[in-house]
Amino acid sequence: MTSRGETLRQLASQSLLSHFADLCDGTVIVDADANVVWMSDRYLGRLGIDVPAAAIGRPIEEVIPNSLMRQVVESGRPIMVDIMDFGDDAFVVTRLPLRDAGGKVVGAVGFMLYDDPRHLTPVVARFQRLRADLAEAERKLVAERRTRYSFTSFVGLGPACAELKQAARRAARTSASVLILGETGTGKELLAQSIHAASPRAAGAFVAVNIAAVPETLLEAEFFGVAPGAYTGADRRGREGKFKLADGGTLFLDEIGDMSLALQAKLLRTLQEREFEPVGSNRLETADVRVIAATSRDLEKMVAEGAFRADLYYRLNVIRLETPPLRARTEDMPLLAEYLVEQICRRQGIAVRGIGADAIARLRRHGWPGNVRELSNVLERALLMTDSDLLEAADLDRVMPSVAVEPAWRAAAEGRAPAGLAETVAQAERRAIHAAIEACHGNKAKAARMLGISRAALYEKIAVLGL
Ligand SMILES: Nc1ncnc2c1ncn2[C@@H]1O[C@H](COP(=O)(O)OP(=O)(O)OP(=O)(O)O)[C@@H](O)[C@H]1O
Repeated sequence: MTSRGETLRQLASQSLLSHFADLCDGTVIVDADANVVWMSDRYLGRLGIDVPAAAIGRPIEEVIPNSLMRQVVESGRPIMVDIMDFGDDAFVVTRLPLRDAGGKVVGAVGFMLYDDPRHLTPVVARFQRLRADLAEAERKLVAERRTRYSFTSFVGLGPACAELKQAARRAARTSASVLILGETGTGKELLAQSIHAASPRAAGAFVAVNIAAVPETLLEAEFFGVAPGAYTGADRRGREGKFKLADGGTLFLDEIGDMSLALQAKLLRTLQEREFEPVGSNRLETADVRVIAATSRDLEKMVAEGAFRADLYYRLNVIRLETPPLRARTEDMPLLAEYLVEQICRRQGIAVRGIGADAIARLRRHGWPGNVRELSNVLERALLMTDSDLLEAADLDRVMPSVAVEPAWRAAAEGRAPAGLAETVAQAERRAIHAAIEACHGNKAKAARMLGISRAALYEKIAVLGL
């Protein structure tokens, strides 16, 4: 640059501050510690400060609570345009770092461009619309996280259910950890929601994590959240984990038996210390969370085999509840079937039907490996296939899985050879696998467990049987 050019550049930078300060509704300068060193009279007046000395030397946040000047000083990066709330007002501001000749950040200057964001009407309108949308989405999320269930939604009057509900009510009065054991579809999550809804934490969130449904590599982030900048791309801003979301409420850990030993150690530490570290952060965060864990696995056996940490098991097993399988409480069948039929009809928008005595008897005879979920699926399919006012046994027969084998006389009557043993077994396997997958809503890990085979064996059978 020529010497004349350099002179002009210096002149420009010297006069820029005063020009800008004249144009703006206020100017503030802070030092490298984000303490106020100077503030224009207009800014002081806008903030309602009569004595300038009252602001000088104080941390910027004590003078302007929502200021981000400290962030600018610490990061060395400007914030070109921002809307800053101040009481009932909102200011349009810009913040720039100040560097010495060596490029070191020595402070920052902030300009209040306008003391009324109406000057930015088009931008602000859009911003406010987005903010309103966000507030609405957050409100819906909180409403959704509140449970919709109470103990009355857990249907059952027989002794097994009555005892369970009484124990669950007692559990609701405390903040102790609860472990719910029971087969798939027996209402473990429903019970957990009811406990939350009857507990002193009912106003807080009920946050559920299905450990079997989240890939192992993502679980830590799902639990503890991600610090801003830990990842590139969509997650750059960071994300809150379920522990933080459940702060003041209840965290439901479904399928706890599917958690890896490494994550079990982290979970135990969090439960003991009530502190956790988001992924990519070295700052500890706290959350006040009540944990309810559930599993359909034999946790005690897993502890004995070294697949589940004993210390975590004892920590979770403070109050233990067991949801009985449906086949062990057939006395509840009439009440439960009627309740589910009514619920399904309302959801499907069809007139509420009755259920006949022969249909109830048919339901009582079935083994229900998928428990109440399977019962609900069977009733829903039967209801959708009939128009009559009363659900009969024949309506159920049409949709209930049975492992009936084709009688040899039928094949003979049709001039075919009866199916061989291999085909007969394959047919039975096909039906059983189909029923299990359906009862588990397509969750193959769960279906494999219900069938008593490994997940790998289930995939192999699906391929071999052409399902
Ligand atoms: N006692 C009950 N009364 C009314 N509905 C029930 C009852 N038990 C279960 N259900 C219903 O059955 C379905 C499955 O229940 P839920 O998800 O709570 O079972 P779960 O034991 O947590 O299953 P999984 O182990 O597969 O996660 C839900 O629709 C639930 O509302």
